[in-house]
Amino acid sequence: MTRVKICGLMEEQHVKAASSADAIGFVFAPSRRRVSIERAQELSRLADNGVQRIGVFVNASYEEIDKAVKTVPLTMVQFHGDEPDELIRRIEVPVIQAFSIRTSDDVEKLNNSIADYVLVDAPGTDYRGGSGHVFDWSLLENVELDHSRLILAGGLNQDNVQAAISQTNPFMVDVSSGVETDGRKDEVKIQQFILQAKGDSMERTQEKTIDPVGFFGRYGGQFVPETLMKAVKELEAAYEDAKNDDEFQKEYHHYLKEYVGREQPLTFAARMTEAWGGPKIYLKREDLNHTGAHKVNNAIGQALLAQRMGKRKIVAETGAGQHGVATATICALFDLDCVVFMGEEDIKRQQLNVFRMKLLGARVESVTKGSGTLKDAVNEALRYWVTNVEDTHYLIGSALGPHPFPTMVRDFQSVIGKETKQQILEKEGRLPDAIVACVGGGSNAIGMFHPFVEDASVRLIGAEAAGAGVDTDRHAATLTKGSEGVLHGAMMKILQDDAGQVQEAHSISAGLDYPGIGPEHAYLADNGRVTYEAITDDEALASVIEMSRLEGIIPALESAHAIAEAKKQAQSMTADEILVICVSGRGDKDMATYAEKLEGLS
Ligand SMILES: O=C(O)c1ccccc1NCC(=O)[C@H](O)[C@H](O)COP(=O)(O)O
Repeated sequence: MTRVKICGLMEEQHVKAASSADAIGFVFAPSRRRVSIERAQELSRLADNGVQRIGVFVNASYEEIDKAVKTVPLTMVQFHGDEPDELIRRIEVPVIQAFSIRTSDDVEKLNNSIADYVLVDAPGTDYRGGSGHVFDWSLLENVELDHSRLILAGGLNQDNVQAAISQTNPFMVDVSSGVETDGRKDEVKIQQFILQAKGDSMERTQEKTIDPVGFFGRYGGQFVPETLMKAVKELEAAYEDAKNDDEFQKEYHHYLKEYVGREQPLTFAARMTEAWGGPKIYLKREDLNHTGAHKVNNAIGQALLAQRMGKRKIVAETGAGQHGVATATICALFDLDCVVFMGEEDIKRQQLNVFRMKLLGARVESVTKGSGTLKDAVNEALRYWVTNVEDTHYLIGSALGPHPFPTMVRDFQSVIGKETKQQILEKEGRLPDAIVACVGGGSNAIGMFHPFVEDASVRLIGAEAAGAGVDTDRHAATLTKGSEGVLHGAMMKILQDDAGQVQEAHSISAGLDYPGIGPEHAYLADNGRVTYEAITDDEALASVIEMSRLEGIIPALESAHAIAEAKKQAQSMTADEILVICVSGRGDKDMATYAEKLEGLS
């Protein structure tokens, strides 16, 4: 069925009237329909997730376009000016290039467009589009262009749209003037137009290449350049297939048991329980996994999937080095080529893990760009993937990135929460009252929380990194201080400045030092199912000492954030309550930091 775009929206009631359109357009170019980025953002919030948000530009700068893409956010952009191919290539979302059609020579030009879609329109009058004039559709009769890339515009209205569709068979029709009365959008005309275009159906058209997928509320999606779209789609299909395949699941669980050493205990922390004087404390011991953290649960799953897709080369990013070590380990086990990108700053902080990766046969690439931390490592890993996409799988380490990564990583990490649920029922005969896990990108936390999300009696608390304090500029408290934006292929909450530039994050813990948060966490924060609190570097360090001395378990710096938050939660809980802490990893990798920061410890 032909899709419908309603363009030039400026008012709330018109966005709502267009609710069954496939796409809505905001004009950022000189026009009587021009809106600001902020206004488009407000209006966009009223539309369903399935509706494409398209920004219309005429010769705007990359910075302006990028800001609109990230802020509104836009799922596509439409160019009506003389935008060069280099600009089209730089845009992270699909691009529509508009052409004015007067003669058959103009139609010829469509074939040279490198844009994802071409829009054919009558020449503009006052502005570069939206003139309300019809061009001669018969000029399109012999168009060579694949019609799945063709968008028809120019003087369409409820009376001529069916004829236009029959004659030109476009992928989408686009209207602006034809759904206006006296220069203002008209709700009745919008709805009549959609009905006519879709043959009396008010259904939105479901089609994979254009409908955003993998959204958690407003967050997630696939904001990737066209060069990666094929790989992302291939991965989506492969994961869909694998997750329902008993053989795949059997193999995955075989390695979790025989190689990682699962299941991991849910240890009753008797001395911490006594010292804190509140609820019974249980520790989920991801620190006991082979390689020292939860990361390996996901690395095994994705490495098996990569092999299923026939890919024998793996690229990964790492912050604290735990994901890099887990990936290098699994690549050694399965004889896969492995390259790991790691920020230069993190390389300094995590020397031991760097050596471990090398010993395991991985190539560690130092990333000197930006702050030399996790964000920059993800950037470089993504770049590497773009150029090696045919034979390489990007084994992302957290519940981040374009769909299906956040869902897939969550599923592979859900073993944490599933075991915990079973274990607490066996030990206590009931569910816990609260669960605390640390969040950077958020994979251990989402793996722990996911099986409990429907259990309303269980409070779920994420501990993010407050670094030097959330009121300083040195923190990684994305949910406390961040705002909506696109990073690393997904819409999420990120730390950014007023111009939409991603800010540097800071945490003493390399694994939490990330300016974004997985999309599912952003969603769970918005709907209030999970509460997120920020823990400072100093609070985390104090928890390292406390847990080491009370339980004989030296936690990773990341996990120490969860412990510090759990202690705060415990203050208002009673002895008949149960609190579970996810100890996501062990502290061996952090020994150099502990030795430096806790010098003089007595
Ligand atoms: O709508 C505008 O004012 C505008 C200004 C500058 C560039 C493009 C513009 N609009 C694009 C569109 O609304 C549509 O893509 C198309 O041109 C709609 O045309 P029409 O239905 O003839 O108004």
